[in-house]
Amino acid sequence: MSAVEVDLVVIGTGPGGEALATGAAKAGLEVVAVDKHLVGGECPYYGCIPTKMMVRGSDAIAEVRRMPQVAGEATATPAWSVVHRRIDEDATTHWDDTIAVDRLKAAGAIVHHGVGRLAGPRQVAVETADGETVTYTARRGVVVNPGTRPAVPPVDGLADTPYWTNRDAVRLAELPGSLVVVGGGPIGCEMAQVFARFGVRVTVVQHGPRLVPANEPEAAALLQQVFESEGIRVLTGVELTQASYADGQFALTLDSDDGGYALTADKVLVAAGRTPNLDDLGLETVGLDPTACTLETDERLRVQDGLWAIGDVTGKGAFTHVSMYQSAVALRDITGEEGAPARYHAVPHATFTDPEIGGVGMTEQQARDAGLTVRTGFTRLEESSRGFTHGPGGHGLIKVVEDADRGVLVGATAMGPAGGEILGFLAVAVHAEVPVETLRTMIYAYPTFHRAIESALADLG
Ligand SMILES: Cc1cc2nc3c(=O)[nH]c(=O)nc-3n(C[C@H](O)[C@H](O)[C@H](O)COP(=O)(O)OP(=O)(O)OC[C@H]3O[C@@H](n4cnc5c(N)ncnc54)[C@H](O)[C@@H]3O)c2cc1C
Ligand SMILES: NC(=O)c1ccc[n+]([C@@H]2O[C@H](COP(=O)([O-])OP(=O)(O)OC[C@H]3O[C@@H](n4cnc5c(N)ncnc54)[C@H](O)[C@@H]3O)[C@@H](O)[C@H]2O)c1
Repeated sequence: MSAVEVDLVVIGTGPGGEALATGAAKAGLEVVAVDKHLVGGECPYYGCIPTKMMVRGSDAIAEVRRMPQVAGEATATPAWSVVHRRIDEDATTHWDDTIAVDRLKAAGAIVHHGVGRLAGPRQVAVETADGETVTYTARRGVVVNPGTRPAVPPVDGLADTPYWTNRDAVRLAELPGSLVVVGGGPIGCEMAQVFARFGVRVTVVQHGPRLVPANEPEAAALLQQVFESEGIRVLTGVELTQASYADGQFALTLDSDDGGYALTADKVLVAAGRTPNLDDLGLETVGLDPTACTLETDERLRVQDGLWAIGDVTGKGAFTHVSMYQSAVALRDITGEEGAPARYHAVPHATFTDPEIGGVGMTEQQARDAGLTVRTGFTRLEESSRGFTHGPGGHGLIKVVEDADRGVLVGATAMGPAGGEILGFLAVAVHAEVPVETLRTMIYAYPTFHRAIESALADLG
C-alpha cells in the first residue's frame, strides 16, 4: 500500500509529544500522532500526577501527627481508599485517555492508538490496534517522544516474581503489610515515604552509597535521617543478588561489604531506573543505533534532517518540564518560528518527599568535575527564624554552588517544607546568571523559608 502524505508524524505522545502535536495541528500542519498506550504518556497516568496525589495524602497525615507539638490533639486514621479514588476517578478517569484523544483531534490531528516505527527517512509505519499497518510520509519530518519504561535489574529470580513497578503502585486499591522498595531514586523515595505513612512496613534497598544520588550528599543524608525517624528501614551500599516468591511472600538476598541480608516482604516495588523506549522504534532504518541509551539532539532538538527527539530519551533530565520545554523549542523549529534555542544549564527538579528536595543546575561535585573554581554556601533551615518557628517538619537546608571566577551561581539546592517552591528563586538566579553580589544586596522577606538563601550566600567561601 502506498504511503499517505502528511506534514508531521509524532511517535509517542508523552507530555511534550502531545503538546507538540497539538501546537503543530493548531498551526495548520497535517499532523498524525501515534501512541501505543495512553495519549499524555507516563506523567498523567502513572507518574507525576498520581504520585503527587499519593504525596498529598501522606503529607496530610504527617501534619496531623505533628499537631500535638504545635496545636493540640488530633488523630489521623489513614485510608488508602481516598487516595485510590482520587487517582482512579479524578486523575486518570480509570486510565482512559478519551479526553486527551478528543482534545488532540479537536486541534486537528489524526490520532492512532498503535505502535509507530520509523521506516526510513521521513517514513513511519503505524501498526494500529486492530492489526493494520498504515505508512506515512512526513513532508516536514518526524518527532519521536517515546519515553521510558521501568528498568528491571538483572537479579537472579526477580523476573519470575510478581514484582511491582510504578504502574502497579499507582493503581493499588489496597496496601500490603510490608514492602521492599528496590531503588532509592526519586520514584523509590517518594513512594517509600507515602506507603510508610499509610502504615506499610517499608525497607528501601539502594545499591549506591546514598539515597537520591542525583542530589547533593547533604540532602541525601537528611532524607535518610528523616526516613529512619519515621520507621523506614534504609539499606544503602547493598546489592540485591537473588529474589523468589512463594506462598504470598517475597524472599530477597542482599550482599554488602558488611555481609549479607535476607529480607522477606509481602510485596516488592522495583524503582531502579528507566529503560528508554528506543529499541523498537526503527532507528536502524535511519542509520541510528537502536541500542543507544539516548538520542543526541542539537539545540533545536534535531537528531538529523527531518527527525526531532524530545523528552526523557534525549537524556537532558527525565522530567515533564524538560519534555514540555523541548516540545516548544522543536515546534518553533518545525513551524519556522524564531525563538531561543534549548539550553540546559538551569534544569530544575523537585523530589516530593517530605522534606521536598529542590535542585537546579550543577551539584558541587558536578561543578568541580567541570573544572570550575567552586565556592559553596550552606545553611540549615532549622537555624532560620522560619525553620525555628515552624518546628516539627521544618527540617531542611539551602546549598548554593558558585562559579567563583564568574561570581554567579551554577547550582543550588533548597530542601525543606515547600523546597520545590523555594527553588523557583534559585532557578532564576542560575538561569539568568544573576551576579552573587546582586543576590547578596537584595532584601529577603522575614521570616520566610527563602530568607535562608541569604544565609547560604553569606556562607560562600
Ligand atoms: C512514578 C513517576 C513519577 C514521576 N514524577 C515526576 C514529577 O513529579 N515531576 C516530573 O517532572 N517528572 C516526573 N516523572 C517523569 C515524567 O513522567 C517524565 O519525564 C515525563 O512523562 C516525560 O516523558 P516523555 O515525554 O519522554 O514520555 P512519556 O511520558 O514516557 O511518554 C511516552 C509515550 O510514548 C509512547 N510510545 C513509546 N514508544 C512508542 C511507539 N513505538 N509507538 C507509539 N507510542 C510509543 C508511550 O506509550 C507513552 O505514552 C515521573 C515518572 C515516574 C515514572
Ligand atoms: N519528582 C520528580 O521529578 C520525579 C519523581 C519520580 C521520577 N522522576 C524521574 O523519573 C526518573 C526515574 O526514576 P527512578 O527513581 O526509577 O530512577 P533513578 O535512576 O533516578 O534512580 C534509581 C535508583 O535505583 C538505584 N538502583 C539501580 N539498580 C539497583 C539495584 N539493582 N538495587 C538497588 N538499587 C538500585 C540507583 O542507584 C538509583 O539511585 C528519575 O530519574 C526522574 O528523572 C522524577
